[in-house]
Amino acid sequence: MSVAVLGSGAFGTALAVSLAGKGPVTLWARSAEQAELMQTGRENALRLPGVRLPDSLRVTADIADVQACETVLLAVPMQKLRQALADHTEALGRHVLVACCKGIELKTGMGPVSIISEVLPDARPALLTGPSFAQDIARGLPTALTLACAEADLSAALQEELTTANLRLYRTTDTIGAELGGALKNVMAIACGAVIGAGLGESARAALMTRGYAEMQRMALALGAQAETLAGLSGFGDLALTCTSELSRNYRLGLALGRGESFDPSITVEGVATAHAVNAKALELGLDMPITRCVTGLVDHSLTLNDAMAQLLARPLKEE
Ligand SMILES: NC(=O)C1=CN([C@@H]2O[C@H](COP(=O)(O)OP(=O)(O)OC[C@H]3O[C@@H](n4cnc5c(N)ncnc54)[C@H](O)[C@@H]3O)[C@@H](O)[C@H]2O)C=CC1
Ligand SMILES: O=C(CO)COP(=O)(O)O
Repeated sequence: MSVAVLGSGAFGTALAVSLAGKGPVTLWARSAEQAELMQTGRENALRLPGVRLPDSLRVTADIADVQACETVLLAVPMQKLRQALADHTEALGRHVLVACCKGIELKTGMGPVSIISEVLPDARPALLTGPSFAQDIARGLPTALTLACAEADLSAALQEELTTANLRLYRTTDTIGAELGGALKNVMAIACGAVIGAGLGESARAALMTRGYAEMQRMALALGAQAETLAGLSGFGDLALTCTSELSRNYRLGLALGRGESFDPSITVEGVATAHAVNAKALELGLDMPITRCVTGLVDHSLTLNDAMAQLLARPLKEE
């Protein structure tokens, strides 16, 4: 099968670099100027500087080059996915579409797989998610991810197609669990960054990660996910990575909030919109999601970190 990656940010470029080790890959950029710069300069200087683009990777701004491939990886920010699909209904309408974004759409509460199905009902959706920084994948460091697809045969075929020398994929048919693990861990990473940024200590972070995981499970199970999926790479695995590394933009936003510093609004931080979307969904379903609620208040500056901590510590005592 032939592969294209739509979206030439850090993650799309890294995935394209990794896949180019197996054969020809097309990387599509929105801007013709950017595509030309990358194609001739053999580097994505804007989003992934210092990584040489292999010769088998072709950068283009012509959507016909994407249409010519059978499998398309969608590496755009979550809140931009619907528009990216709507812009290219003709080119993508019957393809195997693998969403690589992590989050929940703010205005609908939907995840990437459901959005693909809604916008392009004849496409075959899948999701690639799990613990991995673009820089690590691009450097060929060992990485393991989850490939989720409701069609079991397609899931197995994609697992073969998208596994590379250093990027090992595990498969599941539980797309809901995989979507929610990847979305919710970003909210918890903001919380963890905030407590570390404010100097509240590693014990506080461990408590937040653990209770945050309980919150992730609560919502995921209520929405029909399988508990094992949350315990896998796309849930626990990505929570562990994102809540502990300054390579994570969500964690870094949290650090800035905890330190009272500003943060560049042009940086993709999926957990902000997702916190609001999840908070709204929790209210709708009557689910107790106290950490998510606090993160929502922190990111829109309606709650201070001191008040958030006071709220969490004053909750009624209960069984674990
Ligand atoms: N950077 C990383 O280490 C990882 C990122 N991800 C996920 O990948 C997704 C993308 O993140 P990054 O690549 O890091 O973000 P980024 O900010 O580096 O790049 C986003 C790219 O999307 C493009 N874009 C935005 N709207 C578009 C549209 N309508 N049509 C086509 N292209 C559009 C932008 O031009 C930009 O090139 C996010 O959901 C993120 O959670 C997942 C794992 C690792
Ligand atoms: O999803 C990621 C790691 O798995 C990347 O995290 P950030 O989006 O927080 O940078």
